[in-house]
Amino acid sequence: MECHQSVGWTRRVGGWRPRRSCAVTLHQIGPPDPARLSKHEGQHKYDHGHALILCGPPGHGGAARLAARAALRVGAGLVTLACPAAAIPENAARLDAVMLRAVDGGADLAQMLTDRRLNALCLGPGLGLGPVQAHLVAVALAAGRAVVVDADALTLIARSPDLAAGLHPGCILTPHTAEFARLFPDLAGAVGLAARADACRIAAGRARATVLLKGAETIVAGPDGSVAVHRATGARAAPWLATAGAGDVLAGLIAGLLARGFAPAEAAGTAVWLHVEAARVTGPGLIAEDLSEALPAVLRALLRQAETDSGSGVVTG
Ligand SMILES: NC(=O)C1=CN([C@@H]2O[C@H](COP(=O)(O)OP(=O)(O)OC[C@H]3O[C@@H](n4cnc5c(N)ncnc54)[C@H](O)[C@@H]3O)[C@@H](O)[C@H]2O)[C@@H](O)CC1
Ligand SMILES: Nc1ncnc2c1ncn2[C@@H]1O[C@H](COP(=O)(O)OP(=O)(O)O)[C@@H](O)[C@H]1O
Repeated sequence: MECHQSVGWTRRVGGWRPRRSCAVTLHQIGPPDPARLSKHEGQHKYDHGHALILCGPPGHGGAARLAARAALRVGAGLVTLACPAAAIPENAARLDAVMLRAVDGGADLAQMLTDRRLNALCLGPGLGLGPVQAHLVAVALAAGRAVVVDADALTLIARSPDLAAGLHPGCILTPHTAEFARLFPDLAGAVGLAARADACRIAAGRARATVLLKGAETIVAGPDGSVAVHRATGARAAPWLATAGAGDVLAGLIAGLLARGFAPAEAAGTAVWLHVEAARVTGPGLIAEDLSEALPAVLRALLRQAETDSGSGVVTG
C-alpha cells in the first residue's frame, strides 16, 4: 500500500518535526510464515525459549495470567510468572503449565535474570504503579533482554525520563491510544491511518524501540523507520476484541514469540495477525480468555495450509 507520509526528521524551532511530503510504502501485515511457527521433531522445550511475565500484587494477577497463557500457547517452551510472594497462593490456584517464582522487588528480579535462558520478558499487565514496580521495570530494561513493555509499565515510563532512557532496540512498546498520548503527548491526536502511522514511526525513533500502536488498525513501527499496518476492518473486522484483557493477551503473544527467537517487529506483526485471527475464529461473545484457547485451531489451519501448498498433505506442526 502506497501511503503519503513523512520520512525522516528535521530539526525546527521547538524540537524535532517529521519531514513532510515523501511517499513511503506502508506494509500490510499478512498471515505469518507457518515455517516460523512450527515445532520440529527432536527439539526440546529450551529450544523454544523461556518467557518471564511479571505480575502485580494479590488480586491483580488476571492480566499477567492472561499474558502468560498466551505466551505458552504461541509456543514458548517455558513460561514463568514472577509475582510477589503474597500472590503465590492466588496464582498457584489458577496456573498449572505456567511456572511460578516469588519476586518481591528489583533485587529478586536481578538475581533471577542471571539465568540467561530467560530470554524474553513481559512487563506491565496488572503490574501496578508504585516505586517497587518502577524498580522492577528499571531492572528488567537494564537486563538487555527482549522485552514487551505494556500497560502499567508504559505509564511508569511516561512518568519517568530515567526509565524511558533505559529503552533499547530489544523493546516493544504496546500502547493503546491513551497510553500513546501519555508517552508521546506531542504526537497524540493523529487522525487517520497515514497520520497515526507517521506518529508511530516518530515515536519508535524517539524511543529507539519498536512501537505497536493498538486499535482496529494496528501500526507496528521499528526504530529503523519501518512501518507496517494490520487492518482489522472490512472482511477482517474483529470488533469483539474491544474487551477487557485483549491487550494483555497480545502482550503475552509477543513475549512468547520473542522467546521463540522472533525479532521485535516480526514478533509484533505475527502476534497482531494471530490475535485478530483468534478473535475471528471465536466471534461474537469473545472474552479475553478465549483468545489463547482459539490459538491451536488458528495455528493448525496455518500449518495445514502450508502442507497443502507444498503438496505433502501431511500436517506435522
Ligand atoms: N483482567 C484483568 O486483570 C485486566 C487488567 N487490566 C489492567 O488494568 C490496568 C489499567 O489498564 P487500562 O488500559 O484499563 O487503563 P489505563 O490506566 O491505561 O487508562 C484507561 C483510560 O484510557 C482511556 N482510553 C483511551 N483510549 C483507550 C483505548 N484505546 N483503550 C483503552 N483505554 C483507552 C479510557 O477511556 C480510560 O479512561 C493495567 O495494568 C492493565 O493491564 C486491563 O488490561 C483489563 C483486564
Ligand atoms: N474494534 C476493534 N477492532 C479490532 N481490534 C480491536 C478493537 N478494539 C480493540 N482491539 C484490540 O484489542 C486489544 C485491546 O487492548 P487494550 O486496549 O490494551 O485492552 P486491555 O488493557 O483491556 O487488555 C488491542 O490489541 C486492540 O488492537
